[in-house]
Order: sequence, then structure tokens, then C-alpha cells
Amino acid sequence: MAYTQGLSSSCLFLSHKGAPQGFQQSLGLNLPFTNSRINSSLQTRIFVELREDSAPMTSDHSKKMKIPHVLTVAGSDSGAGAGIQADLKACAARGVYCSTVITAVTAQNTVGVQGVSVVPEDFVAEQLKSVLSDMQVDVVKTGMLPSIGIVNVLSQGLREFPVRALVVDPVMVSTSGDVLAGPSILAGFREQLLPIADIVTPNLKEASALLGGQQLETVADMCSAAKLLHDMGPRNVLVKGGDLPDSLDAVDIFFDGKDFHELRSMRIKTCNTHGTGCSLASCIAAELAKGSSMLPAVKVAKHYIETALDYSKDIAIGNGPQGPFDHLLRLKSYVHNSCRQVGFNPSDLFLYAVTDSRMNKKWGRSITDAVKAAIDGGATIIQLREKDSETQDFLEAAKACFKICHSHGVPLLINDRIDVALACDADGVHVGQSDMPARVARTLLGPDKIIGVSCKTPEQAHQAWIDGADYIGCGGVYPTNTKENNLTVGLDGLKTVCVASKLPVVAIGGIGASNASSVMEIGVPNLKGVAVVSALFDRECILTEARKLHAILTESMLLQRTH
Ligand SMILES: Nc1ncnc2c1ncn2[C@@H]1O[C@H](COP(=O)(O)OP(=O)(O)OP(=O)(O)O)[C@@H](O)[C@H]1O
Ligand SMILES: Cc1ncc(CO)c(N)n1
Ligand SMILES: [Mg+2]
Repeated sequence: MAYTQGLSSSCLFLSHKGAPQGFQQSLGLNLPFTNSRINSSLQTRIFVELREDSAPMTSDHSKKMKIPHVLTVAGSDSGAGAGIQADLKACAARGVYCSTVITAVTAQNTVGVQGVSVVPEDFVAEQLKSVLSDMQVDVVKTGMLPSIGIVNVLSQGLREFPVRALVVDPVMVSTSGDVLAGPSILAGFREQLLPIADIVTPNLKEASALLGGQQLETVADMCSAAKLLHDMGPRNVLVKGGDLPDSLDAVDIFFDGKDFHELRSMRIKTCNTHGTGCSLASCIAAELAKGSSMLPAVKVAKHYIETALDYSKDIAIGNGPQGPFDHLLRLKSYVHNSCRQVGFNPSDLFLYAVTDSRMNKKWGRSITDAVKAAIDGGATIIQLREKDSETQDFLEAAKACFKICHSHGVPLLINDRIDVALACDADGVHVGQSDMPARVARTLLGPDKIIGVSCKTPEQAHQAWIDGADYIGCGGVYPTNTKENNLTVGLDGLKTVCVASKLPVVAIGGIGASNASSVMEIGVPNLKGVAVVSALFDRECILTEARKLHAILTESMLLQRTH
């Protein structure tokens, strides 16, 4: 690698300009600590730090990766929706390390703040020193600073250990209306923190308090507040409009001292907005730590909050009026996964319904009506196979079918389209031999999703097992119109594959009421059911056909057991 050398005010650096963006970010930046605006010309370089006052790098050291690091100086929220806990989660969600200096411990839940215990100033100072003297912090983000003494300690700490950027979220009142920092703190913000802040992110009430109590009710008011706040010294101001009355959008005003940017996002209809402010500021800090410049960092952060709120709009944590949201976008899929049996249940393959858009079109049915009828008739698993749909239509259909399937405890699989399965949080996918390999699908979908693979031979069945699939589909057992150029394996081929397969098998291809029992009667224990397309969806009444098939399969299963 060709490195160029240079000398900056406090550190000697080596840089390599040709490295790809991701590599630069993973190495992180080690700018001279001047608490100054992020220098965009420096962002495109990799810095391998060689401080003038430090020992030469050992080869071991040079192999270590510097990762982006945010230090949050804030209060603990026992309900974990806001404060330190929100900061940790937001940084984790953005792939950034987060250390913590705790200024206060609150007894707090979704109802409100029941108690506050302020951490003694000298112990805040001790925490600051522990972190800043040892770890390479890129960005400091402040939240609840409950006393002027703590503000003093913080500004002293930042003078002693300067960092690349300072994000000040001037927390004063919780969403529940409880006071987290009294008016005595205002002088601390105005005189000590705002002048050295790279960005300050007040909500409407906080902006109003900082400006001596002037009412802020419109976007125009927010703009003038941003300008007045900018005069107090911060390089950038973001006035958050989460609480803007009568606003259909969530509007924030960003001002960099020159231009105003009206940042709008959809206002998500949800009560789960506790901690949005803390999380937004942490996400901005995280993006800055990764090397972003200010406006893109703010935009990414706003989009992150919108996405997380939308994902979390229906989750229920606590009984109060303002719930937390899910920073990592994981909780809902956990709930869904825990609603179905833990892991894959092979008996779900019993009556496996595969949709076909052409058939639904022919019979004038919506995909959701078809899926509902199949489930009402006894289908035990649904696979959406929409070969002709546009992606957006497929995703919408998948989301609607997901609701139906889950309200009936029936797993939903998506044919081929891992992206659609991920986007609608389906239970899994079914892939063919020329689709995404099952092992790649497993990596993408994680251990909990169901993966099925179409197999015609014992070798393919073996490979599916190695790749981490949950079941195989074997066919075409009989000739079928739903798949062109499909080799028919017959009952013998099915039996050979079943005997060889370590995974449960569902038979597919030309199976219907007339031949389902012959299929099941091949008498191999890991044949768990039949998959049907035309026998359900190319019929006048899906419900009747599903019931009929279910009865036939139940009868042959009972017969097998008595033999
Ligand atoms: N319902 C919503 N839908 C989308 N975005 C929202 C919603 N509510 C708030 N936001 C956004 O979340 C961010 C935080 O704004 P808000 O005004 O709620 O801050 P805050 O009052 O400091 O938050 P908190 O005190 O709850 O931590 C802003 O970008 C705002 O636009
Ligand atoms: C500890 C703490 N910090 C910040 C907020 C603001 O949301 C809160 N509710 N609690
Ligand atoms: Mg709010």
C-alpha cells in the first residue's frame, strides 16, 4: 500500500487515498483533536495515528482496527426507552461503539419519571476521565445534564481531552412532562456548551426555554429559533418538530448558519415515541463518528428514527401513554417467531398450498382471498409463488398474506425472493436448484427462518441438508402444467429421494384429490405431506377443495399408522 505522510497540528499521520470507502470507515478516522467542524478534505483519507508524544507503532498495533466511537454523557432511564439506554441501542444499530458517562439515574417508565438521583459531580468527572484518557472517542453526545456543576465538569473534561465533534441534545423535560434539568442549566448550555457544539438538537420546548420562553408553534417559528440559537455559537442547529401541533409530517429545521433545510418525514401514527430525541442525537453522533459530514448525518438519523418508529408502531411495552420503540428492528420478528412453534415443524408440510397468480386472475380472485380460503379449508403452510408480479405488488401481497397467515398460525413462505421474504418478515423461503443457493439464503435469513429446496435426486437432497435447509420439495411426482419443462420423477423417484433424504419431504407436481392418497401411501416416514397448486387454486371453490384434500390426507395418514 502506498502511504503518504503528513504532519497536522497535533499528530503525524499516514494516509492512503485510494482505499475503498467501507475500508476507510472501518478503520475510522483519527483526526487531530481540535473539537472543530469535521474537515471534509480529511475524511477521504485513512489515518494511521503516530502521535508525536507516543511510542512508535508496534506491528501488532498496526493490525488493530480503530472503530468509530461515541461517548454519551447522559442519564439512565430505567424503562430503557430514552437516555443512556437509547444511546447505546441507537449506536449499536448504526454499528458504532458507545461508551457511557452516567450523570443521573432515573426511576422512569412509560407513565413518567418517578424519581431522579443525580450522580455526584466528582464521580461524573471520574467516569469522564476513565473513558477519555484511555479510549479513542470520536464524538461526545450529551443528554440529561442535571446540574450546572456537571456541565462545568463536562466542559473541563472536553478541554482536557478534546474530541472531533460535540453533539448537544439539551434535554430538559421528559416527554411525560417531568423536569430532568431545571432552568439553572440554561446558563450552562448558553455559555459553555453551545459555543463549542458542532450541533445542538432542541425540541420545541427546549428551543423555547433556551431563547427565554418564546412560543414556537409553526415551521416559521422554528426557523427563527434556529437562527437565534445559531447566534449562541453552535456550528449547526436542528430544531425538532416531533411535538409540532397539527402537523401531518414530522418536520425538523436544520440551520448551518447559511442555509435552512426543512427536513420532513412521514409522521408515524404511534405512541411509541419515547426516546426519539436521544436516539436521533446518538445516531447523528454515530454517523459523524463514522466520518459523515453534518447534513448527511442528520438526514440519515431522521430516516433511521422514521424507519424504527414505523417498524415499532404496534409493539406494546408498558401501560403508559408513551412506549419505547425498537432500535434494532428485531422485537417484532421475535414475537412472530415465538407465535409459531419454535423452529420448523415438519408436520406443517401436511397440506402445502402454493399460490399461482395466473389462476387467481382466471378465477377473478385476489391473492389474499385465495390464501384465506386455502387456510380456512385446512392448508397448513402457504407459499407465495408470484412469477409475474412486479416487486412492489408482490411485496404488498406478501404483507397482506402475512397478516392472514399469522392470525391463523400458518407459516408463510416466499418462492425465490429472499428480498421479499425479508421485507415482509415471512417465515421463510422456498428455492429451486437454480435460485439463490440454500446456504446463501441461510446466511441472509438467519437460523430461525424456514428454508425449503426443490430436489429431484438423492444428491440434491443431500446438498440441501448440508446447506442448512429445513425441508425439501420433491417432484414433479406427476406431469403438471404449472411448471414448464419439468422432469417428472414419478412415485419411484419420490420414494428414492425420501429414503435418501435426512430432511422431511413434501411431494409436489400434479397432485390432487385423485392421487394424493397414492402419494402418501408410498409409506416412507419422512414424507410429511403434499404441495398443491392447481388442485386448489384452479378450482371454483378453494375452500371445498382444501377441505376435501385435507380429509384425504388425514385418512391416508391414519391408514399408514395402522399398518
Ligand atoms: N410520530 C413520529 N413520526 C416520525 N418521526 C417522528 C415522530 N415523532 C417524532 N419524530 C421525529 O423524531 C425526532 C425527535 O423529535 P422529538 O421532537 O420527538 O424530540 P424529543 O421531544 O427530544 O424526544 P424525546 O424527548 O421523546 O426523546 C425528530 O426528528 C422528529 O421529527
Ligand atoms: C434519562 C433521560 N434522558 C432523556 C430523556 C428525554 O427523552 C428522558 N426521558 N430520560
Ligand atoms: Mg418528543
